Amino acid sequence: MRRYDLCIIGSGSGNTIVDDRFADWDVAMVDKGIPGTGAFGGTCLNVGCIPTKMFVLPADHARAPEEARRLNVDLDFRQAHWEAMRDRIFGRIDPIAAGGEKYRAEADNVTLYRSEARFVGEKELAIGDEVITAETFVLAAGSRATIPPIEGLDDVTVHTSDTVMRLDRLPGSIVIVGAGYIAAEFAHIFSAFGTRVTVVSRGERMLRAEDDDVSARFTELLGARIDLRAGQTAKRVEPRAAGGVVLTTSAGDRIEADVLLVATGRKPNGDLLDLGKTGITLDEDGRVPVDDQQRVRPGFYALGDVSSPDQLKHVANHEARVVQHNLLHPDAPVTADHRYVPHAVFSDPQVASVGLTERQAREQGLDYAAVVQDYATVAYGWALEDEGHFVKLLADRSTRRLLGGHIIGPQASTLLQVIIQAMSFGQTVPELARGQYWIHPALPEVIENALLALDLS
Ligand SMILES: Cc1cc2nc3c(=O)[nH]c(=O)nc-3n(C[C@H](O)[C@H](O)[C@H](O)COP(=O)(O)OP(=O)(O)OC[C@H]3O[C@@H](n4cnc5c(N)ncnc54)[C@H](O)[C@@H]3O)c2cc1C
Ligand SMILES: NC(=O)c1ccc[n+]([C@@H]2O[C@H](COP(=O)([O-])OP(=O)(O)OC[C@H]3O[C@@H](n4cnc5c(N)ncnc54)[C@H](O)[C@@H]3O)[C@@H](O)[C@H]2O)c1
Repeated sequence: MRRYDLCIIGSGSGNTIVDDRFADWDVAMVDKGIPGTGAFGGTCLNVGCIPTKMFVLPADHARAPEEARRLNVDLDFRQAHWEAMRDRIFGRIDPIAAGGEKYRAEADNVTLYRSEARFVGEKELAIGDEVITAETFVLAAGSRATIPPIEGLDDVTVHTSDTVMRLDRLPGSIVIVGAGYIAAEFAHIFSAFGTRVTVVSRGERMLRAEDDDVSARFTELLGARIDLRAGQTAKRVEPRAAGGVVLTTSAGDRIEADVLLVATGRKPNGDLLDLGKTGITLDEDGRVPVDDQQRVRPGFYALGDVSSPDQLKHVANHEARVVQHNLLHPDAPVTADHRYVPHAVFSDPQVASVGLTERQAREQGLDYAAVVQDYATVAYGWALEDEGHFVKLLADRSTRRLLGGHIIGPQASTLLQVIIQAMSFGQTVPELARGQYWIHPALPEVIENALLALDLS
């Protein structure tokens, strides 16, 4: 049995660990590839963050005429050239994935395995016909799209985010099941390009995990551009005679569409690794449990979607850096910092958030101040002729520090960084508001005004 110093399962964030400092480590890297394409490099690069945002940007442009009209400029949206866009995006991404694979395959100290792996003993990993062992394993096996048991699914073509970006042509209509991140982003992309979009949301609001004010406003604004069937679930699907699907909801609505996209969450892949053989038990949510140093048990680390409640690339990257350090410096380990994990939803409107929602602050019994500051109250908001977008801040009255920040509107993901930074470095609200200049008349003034409006007395 071949013995390695280190075996990494998963070439997404796991692939960032091995650098020059591991030159004298004998490393096995295992990745079965992305479903469908077999691509190397994990979710974010191939079917996640990166291609989705490369579709979101042209979708934002496609909506420009609507924005410009309010500013007395006439623009026309003529067409989104889907095939050209798709080929441009994957024409850029696919070679990066292939290049990453070649780099690893050619490295002297790395052996690359391109099949599914599962444990057959405490430190024995079966990869195809071979069984290997390693001093240390890093579990970075990510997550996969879940598909709920909807009647008739076997009779129709079901797309997930893994496949929908490679459609042959822009569909005339799409029905999306789910109302979270992926539904929000693809509803924007397809509706901006002219596809008729129906979203079937089991809750009354989309993005229900957001602060209630944000989720309500998001539902109102995106809901005006799409056909939102709220408070319903997908009950049955059947093939439509002309191609595509007919979806029947729990309320009895029949929705016809060319394409069915299921976006109902992602499940960590730990259950496919036979971890019981290693003595590791998954937690009740199916995640590999880790301590604050990303250790699972002696000889095992885990990172990213396979173990983290936050299925986000910046979290997986951070955890990979922690694992990398702790592999190299076992006598001086560092811990992961999960205090203020931000996220953004790249839809239209864009949403970005960090820290507690107001509901969480209330439930925790905190003495907090909250403020909602409209973009329309600052000069840049006037230039935008903005309606409906806002910054919401929550601060603790006793510490005078921010508890949470929630932004819905243009540049939300960029604006939020000021809040993330203040929370991470423990700045108080007065320090953040008056300890620096705010460029006039730029959009961050909406954050400055929100900070000044917080009643901390
Ligand atoms: C559509 C979409 C959009 C997203 N957009 C964003 C975004 O904008 N911002 C953001 O922060 N996050 C985003 N995410 C989430 C982000 O992509 C993930 O959190 C991140 O990629 C997880 O990285 P990872 O290294 O944990 O897993 P992955 O990158 O998924 O890597 C895991 C790898 O392990 C391999 N593997 C799994 N099991 C086995 C096995 N048994 N044997 C061999 N190989 C195996 C898989 O093939 C895969 O390549 C998005 C996700 C999706 C689906
Ligand atoms: N911008 C980003 O950072 C970004 C973008 C896309 C995806 N992601 C990551 O990928 C993960 C998966 O995205 P997602 O949108 O699939 O998940 P999600 O958890 O954001 O949303 C899932 C949606 O499906 C619904 N749902 C779940 N089970 C259902 C069922 N049985 N029937 C009907 N509806 C059901 C939920 O109510 C929710 O609306 C996200 O949680 C996120 O971590 C991140």
